[in-house]
Amino acid sequence: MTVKVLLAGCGNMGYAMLAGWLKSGQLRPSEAFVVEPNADLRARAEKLGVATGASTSQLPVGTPEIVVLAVKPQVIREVTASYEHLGNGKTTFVSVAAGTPIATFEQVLGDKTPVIRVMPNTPAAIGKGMMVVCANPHVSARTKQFVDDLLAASGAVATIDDEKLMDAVTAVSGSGPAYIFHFIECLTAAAEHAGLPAETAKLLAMQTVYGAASLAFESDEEPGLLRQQVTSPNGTTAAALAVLMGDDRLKSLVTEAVEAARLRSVELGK
Ligand SMILES: NC(=O)C1=CN([C@@H]2O[C@H](COP(=O)(O)OP(=O)(O)OC[C@H]3O[C@@H](n4cnc5c(N)ncnc54)[C@H](O)[C@@H]3O)[C@@H](O)[C@H]2O)C=CC1
Ligand SMILES: O=C(O)[C@@H]1CCC=N1
Repeated sequence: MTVKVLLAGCGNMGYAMLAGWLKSGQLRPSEAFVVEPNADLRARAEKLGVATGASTSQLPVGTPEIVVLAVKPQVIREVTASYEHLGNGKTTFVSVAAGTPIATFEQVLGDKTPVIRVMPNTPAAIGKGMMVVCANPHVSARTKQFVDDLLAASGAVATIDDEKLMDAVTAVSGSGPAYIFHFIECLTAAAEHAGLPAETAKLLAMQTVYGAASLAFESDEEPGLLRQQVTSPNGTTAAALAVLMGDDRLKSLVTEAVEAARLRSVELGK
């Protein structure tokens, strides 16, 4: 049977998306094929019921509906070239590589090739990802819908028309989970410093981030108002926020971090 989705690269991001698609039932294991040179990672994909191959010399017969490229930006050009035979045809190429512009895929595969650039993030593995999509004009409405539906199984989907903004997207939602994980690490360390046992410290930090993010989503109020609702005049939160918000300290730091990620994304695209 011709596979619908050929996934090239089943590392952190490729596996997170594949796991999300299969878990949701949006894709059946028999409809997917994984190309991954690392034997341990192939075995991990096979545990999901998906057939795998170590290289393009082991591709299944037929033309896949989409090829998802989930390899590092440093090798994406060379990996894409190994799928050149599928360029300028019915296969749509979906790249999740940071920085790499749609024009690179058009250069390597042919300028009539349907290409979709997606910036996902790892919470896709549990259906809570942020998936941002930017397509070239050769993608048919039917395939765009198929890819949007597939991505919706991994989380929220947003479309961006101006491709230049994908570097900013990468810096915010692509890399963003790492910022939040680091915040959890910092809050856990601070809790331990304040005397709490390690396990309790971690639970309090994780549940607080989870609860606050969930409330921000479910409430009609703006995050700024939700913050004010925690902050009693001259109370404990006000004391902490004076440290975080004084001189816009945290805001400046986050802005600087996001800008560093954005510039790195621009650089990776060169
Ligand atoms: N990790 C993340 O949170 C996110 C990653 N991305 C993008 O996803 C892409 C992959 O990143 P990660 O999954 O983190 O890296 P990774 O290193 O975990 O995965 C890349 C995989 O590609 C495989 N590979 C290398 N050559 C190959 C080939 N010729 N054919 C098939 N597979 C091959 C490697 O063995 C590896 O398992 C990158 O371009 C990155 O910019 C995008 C958004 C978030
Ligand atoms: O760190 C990176 O380059 C990739 C892209 C976004 C998240 N991880």
